[in-house]
Amino acid sequence: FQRARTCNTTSTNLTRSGSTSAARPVRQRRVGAADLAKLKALFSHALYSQHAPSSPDDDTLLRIRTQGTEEQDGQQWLSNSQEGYDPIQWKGSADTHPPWLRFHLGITRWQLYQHRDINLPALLEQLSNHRITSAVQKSGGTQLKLVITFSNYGQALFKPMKQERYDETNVNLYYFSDFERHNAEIAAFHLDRILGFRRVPPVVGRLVDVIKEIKEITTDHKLARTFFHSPVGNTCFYGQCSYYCSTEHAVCGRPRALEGSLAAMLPDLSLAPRRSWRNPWRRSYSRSKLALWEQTPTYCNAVKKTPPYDQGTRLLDIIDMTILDFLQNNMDRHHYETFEIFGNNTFLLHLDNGRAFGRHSKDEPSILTPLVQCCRIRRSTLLRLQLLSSPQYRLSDVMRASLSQDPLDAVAPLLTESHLTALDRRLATVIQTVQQCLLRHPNHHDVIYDDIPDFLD
Ligand SMILES: Nc1ncnc2c1ncn2[C@@H]1O[C@H](COP(=O)(O)OP(=O)(O)OP(=O)(O)O)[C@@H](O)[C@H]1O
Ligand SMILES: [Mn+2]
Repeated sequence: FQRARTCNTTSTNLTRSGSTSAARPVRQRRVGAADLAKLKALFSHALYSQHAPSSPDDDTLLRIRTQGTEEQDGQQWLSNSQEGYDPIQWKGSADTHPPWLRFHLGITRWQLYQHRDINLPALLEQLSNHRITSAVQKSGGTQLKLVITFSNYGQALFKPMKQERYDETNVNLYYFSDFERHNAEIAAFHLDRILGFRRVPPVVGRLVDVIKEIKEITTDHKLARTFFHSPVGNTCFYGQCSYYCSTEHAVCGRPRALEGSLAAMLPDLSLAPRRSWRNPWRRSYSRSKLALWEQTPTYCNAVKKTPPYDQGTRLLDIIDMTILDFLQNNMDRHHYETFEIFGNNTFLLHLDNGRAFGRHSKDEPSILTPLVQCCRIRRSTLLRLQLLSSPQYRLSDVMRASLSQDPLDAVAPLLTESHLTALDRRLATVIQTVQQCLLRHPNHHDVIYDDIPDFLD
């Protein structure tokens, strides 16, 4: 254990913001070669390359139109160089495409990106370093966030840092009043990938220059009007939104460098419409009311009879999402989204993880309710959880290793050791819950859905 954390090797040109000088209440362990080796071994495990039979064409979200001549094809992707944007010359072949476009074209019925996707490092690199040409507020939603556009026409959803990494959510605050955390968005992407889901859009942390990369280039006048200098000379802004958009809740650079998360933008809704679904285990979002599921132990029986949960793998996907949320202590999963084109047989997007990782000292058993009530889980998920609970691949160690690859982790660890320890503790609870299910159900097939019958453990 070591008090001061040395910089990891990252390819980014970060300037230190000074935000690290705040006292750290917990000792941080530096990522070691052993952790990185564990992560490498984990991703080499056969359980990560088990996938559905190779995707036929109708299983990709988007396709480049192939009718027309080669020439027309090329013209489709040409643009006159607009101010601030790179001139483009994209053709049908993928190697002429920027990383964000390859990401969009790679989305399939069951996942956002492939295991060992060769485009992923390039996409993350773009999000961390590419020149920003525009930043405007994202309308809708409750808290301040920006849509950032890069000079190659890629886009990202930016969530600014609102509180120190080491702050725990105030115990008197309801989950629906909690601030969103940029580091939670980043950690959720890593956790989701480590769990083998690949349903969180890729996210990186980045230090954004609030003057050069937001104020001076924004075309959003409402946003621009909210910039001001704080008493100590930091540049701050608060934007317009339904909560926390006021001088008291401004986000501030130090003096102009602001930490935030950048999530790769999904394809535009006009190309790939999405459907939003109400989570059957949604909380009441009221201080006094309990939801029906909290008072009805047999609630899952009713859900199982209700479309779309009565068919296919939708319920199993809810359970996967439940496990992700219990591990990261996210109580704010009121809705989830799917891509409309895939109908009911498709994965659930794990968007909006900003209220995860608010507390490390406490677990929230009610988040696991769908698993407890339904006693159902994919075999591939369970086997990966068991893998992650063994010392050889310990979840906290592989998370530490994975997070160390993010540029912001060099500024300060994205998750504290307490949060990493909480992950191991919660993982043990998930596995115990499944074991209790198995005790209650003499036929294991009632609990474990074998999605990988050819895999022998
Ligand atoms: N990576 C993404 N690409 C495109 N759209 C996204 C992405 N992430 C989130 N969104 C969309 O933006 C909307 C708002 O995002 P998010 O839920 O993270 O913010 P929020 O302020 O917490 O919103 P709410 O208060 O409604 O939960 C989401 O409903 C989702 O449809
Ligand atoms: Mn939200």
